[in-house]
Amino acid sequence: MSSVVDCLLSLRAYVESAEDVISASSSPSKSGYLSRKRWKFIEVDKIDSTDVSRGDSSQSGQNSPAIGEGKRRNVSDLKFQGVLRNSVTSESASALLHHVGYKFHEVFQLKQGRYSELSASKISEMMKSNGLDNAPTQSLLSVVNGILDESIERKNDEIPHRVACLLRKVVQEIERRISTQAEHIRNQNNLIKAREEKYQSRIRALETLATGTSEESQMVTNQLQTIKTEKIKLEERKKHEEQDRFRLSKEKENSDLMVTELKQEMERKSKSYEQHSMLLEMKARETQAELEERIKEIEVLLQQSRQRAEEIKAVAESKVQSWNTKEQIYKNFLGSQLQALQGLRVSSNSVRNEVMIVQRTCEDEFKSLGNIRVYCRIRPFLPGQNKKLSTVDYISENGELLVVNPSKQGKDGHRMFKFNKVFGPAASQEEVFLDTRPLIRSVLDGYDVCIFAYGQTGSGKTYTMSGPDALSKEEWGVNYRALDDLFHISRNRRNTISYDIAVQMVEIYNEQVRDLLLSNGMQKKYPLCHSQPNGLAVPDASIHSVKSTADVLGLMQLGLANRAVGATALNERSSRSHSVLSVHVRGLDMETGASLRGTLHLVDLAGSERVDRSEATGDRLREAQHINKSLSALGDVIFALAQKSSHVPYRNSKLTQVLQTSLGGQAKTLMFVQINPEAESFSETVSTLKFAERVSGVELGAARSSKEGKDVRELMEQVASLKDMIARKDEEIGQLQLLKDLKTQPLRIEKQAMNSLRHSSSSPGQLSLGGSRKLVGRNHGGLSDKGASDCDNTSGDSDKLSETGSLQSMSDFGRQKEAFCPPKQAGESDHLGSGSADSEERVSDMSDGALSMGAETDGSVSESSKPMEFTEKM
Ligand SMILES: Nc1ncnc2c1ncn2[C@@H]1O[C@H](COP(=O)(O)OP(=O)(O)OP(=O)(O)O)[C@@H](O)[C@H]1O
Repeated sequence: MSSVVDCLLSLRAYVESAEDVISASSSPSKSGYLSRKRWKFIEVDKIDSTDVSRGDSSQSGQNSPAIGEGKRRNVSDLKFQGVLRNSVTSESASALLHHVGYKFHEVFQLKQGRYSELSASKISEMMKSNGLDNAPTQSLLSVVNGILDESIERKNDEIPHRVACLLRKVVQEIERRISTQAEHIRNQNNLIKAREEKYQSRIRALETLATGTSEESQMVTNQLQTIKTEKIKLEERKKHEEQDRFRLSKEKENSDLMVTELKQEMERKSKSYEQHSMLLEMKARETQAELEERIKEIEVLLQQSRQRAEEIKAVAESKVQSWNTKEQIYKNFLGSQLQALQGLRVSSNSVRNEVMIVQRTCEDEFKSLGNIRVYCRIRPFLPGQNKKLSTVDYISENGELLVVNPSKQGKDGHRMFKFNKVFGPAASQEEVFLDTRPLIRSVLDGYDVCIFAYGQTGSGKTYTMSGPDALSKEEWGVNYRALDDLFHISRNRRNTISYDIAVQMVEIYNEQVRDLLLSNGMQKKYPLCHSQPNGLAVPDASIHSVKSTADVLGLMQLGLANRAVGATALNERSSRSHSVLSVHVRGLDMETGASLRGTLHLVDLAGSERVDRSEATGDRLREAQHINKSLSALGDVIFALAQKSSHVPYRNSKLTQVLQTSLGGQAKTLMFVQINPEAESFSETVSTLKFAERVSGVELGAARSSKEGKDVRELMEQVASLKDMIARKDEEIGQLQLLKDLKTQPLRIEKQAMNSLRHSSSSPGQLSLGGSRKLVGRNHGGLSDKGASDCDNTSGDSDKLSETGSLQSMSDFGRQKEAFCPPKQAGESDHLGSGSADSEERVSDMSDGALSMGAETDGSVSESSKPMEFTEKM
């Protein structure tokens, strides 16, 4: 029996190990666990067998049988539970359980009784109808265990045959299942191996891939680092934002608090406002009621007022009527008063105009008093001249000029002069013109202006008046610039005044006047023994209307060409003749219709050199005598004008006759005194400056002029006393003529007169001219224009006439001349002084540059060519 039990136990162990293998194959990870279980199972089996053997021995008295039996049962429970547990966890056991039929279960699961007590029929029932096939393995094992337990319990009792058959059958089924499971496990194992290889290859591929991607992973790491940094930043920002949010939430809380407070405040206020407005409404209602009452009262009052207004209106209308009547009366009165006022205004305006006219006249007269200006200009040294020996020592801004005699040392060698202006050698043409321009412009306002250049030959007269080159605007002299300026101003004034400008150009050579603007080159001569109407100095000379500076330049070229023709024929005649450019301006004021007329004479005088120094003879001497005569006559006229002399001796030269209208009381005169700085010309320079000083001395109003005025008065007194004397002498002559002693007595009387004149003159050189000249003329028996001029001097009427310059006066003058003077001798010229021995003598009497009121004449050229006595020696 024990062998059967052992056999059954080993079978059970086999079955359980098979179960474990099945479970392990289905779940490899549990193999360890299963092997442990198997080991336990085996241990239990060992114990069981030990216990069994002990049980056997206990029978021999070591252990009680009860204890041994209980223990075995527990062990078999344990073994059964372990098998059951394993079979439950295994996949195959689950599958078997799934197909278990309840019928078999009921059959095999004995609730009571033993297997050995099962009937044969029951066992056969259990064995047929595929009960074993469908029974779960657990149930089969339970059957096996049950049978084994029973057999153990019963020990030496034999297992019935039928149970053994059942047991065999069960074991067969278990074997079959185990083989099926083993097959299945092998398949699974192969599959698992194939999968393992596949996974191994995948692991290797992944390892290769992992090695290759290390660089990329570095980059990714870097990026990760960057992202981390950014993340940190973002976290910080988030933190800040959190803080901000927190702060804002705090602020919001505060604001909410404030809003709440404000709302509360507003509610309080609105409540108080409502109360206040209710009060006001109540008051308003009360006031309205009061006002309504008052309105009613006022309406009543208004009604009453209207009634009163009606009454007042009626009264006022009656009053207005009476006021209108009065207003009309006042208006009439006012109108008459306004008319009277208008009349007063008109008369006041006329009085004012008269006052203004008188004022203007006074101003003009005042201006005309100081109208002679003298500008001195010093010529620079010419190339090749010795610049060290200059006679000009000092020039001041206010017109002072200090000249020095290079051959005399000390104080005596110096002489100071004063003029309106002194231009040094460096002065430009423009500067000279700018100081002259105001005077020139006054021609357009109806003034007569005369500008002449005086000085010895080569001192720069032509340079100042015309300039060295007409084509160079820079070097234009006064005449071109003057005309240019006149055109400029006339253009500017063209809307108010219409100007006509015309020019004449004549030359005076040897006391003959020639027209320089005749285009046919004819050298026409003009007599001047008639008046100059319309301001024309030489009415017969051609007059050319000019519209522009270009016209003037063309005419001047013609004039210079004509003059050059004369110069070629007459040897440097240009220096020996006076050239006179006359600009006639007529203006018409387009608004008032008033007209004006002005004349500008631009005179380039001949050189005033001394005849004795030049040692001239023949024609040159004659030229010099004429020049000196005309210059002397110019000085006489200027001086007479300055003295307001009753007689102005215009007729003493052609030059003064030509300039007569421009040298009159209304004219403005400017003299350029040209100085040559050379040491050799010192005496001429001094003579020239003295002449200029005398001329400039006639200015009134200047500091110097009071002194000069005194001189003039003295001279006037002398002239008056001489006139008286002459008158007395004339009476004596008349008486003597009656006594028929005509040839000897007058000479004696004349000499007496001259002697007395010399003695009576306080200043040498300030001599009378009238009487003596007349006597000389008569003495020589020749009738000349000079004689006629002298005749003028004896007649107050003719003086006036000569100054007015009218045609009528000139014809009267002619009649008077015929009446007072003997008729002309045959062959005598109409031209003043031309060819006259008297004139020549008188010319020779004149010193260069000397301003003479007359001259002693003794007929000697050599004597008379000496400087005048008033030319003080230096
Ligand atoms: N301010 C000056 N600057 C430069 N050169 C001058 C100046 N003044 C005169 N001259 C020159 O001196 C020379 C003589 O001048 P200009 O002919 O003008 O003298 P003038 O007094 O007119 O002589 P004349 O009496 O013989 O006609 C000329 O060559 C002239 O160019």
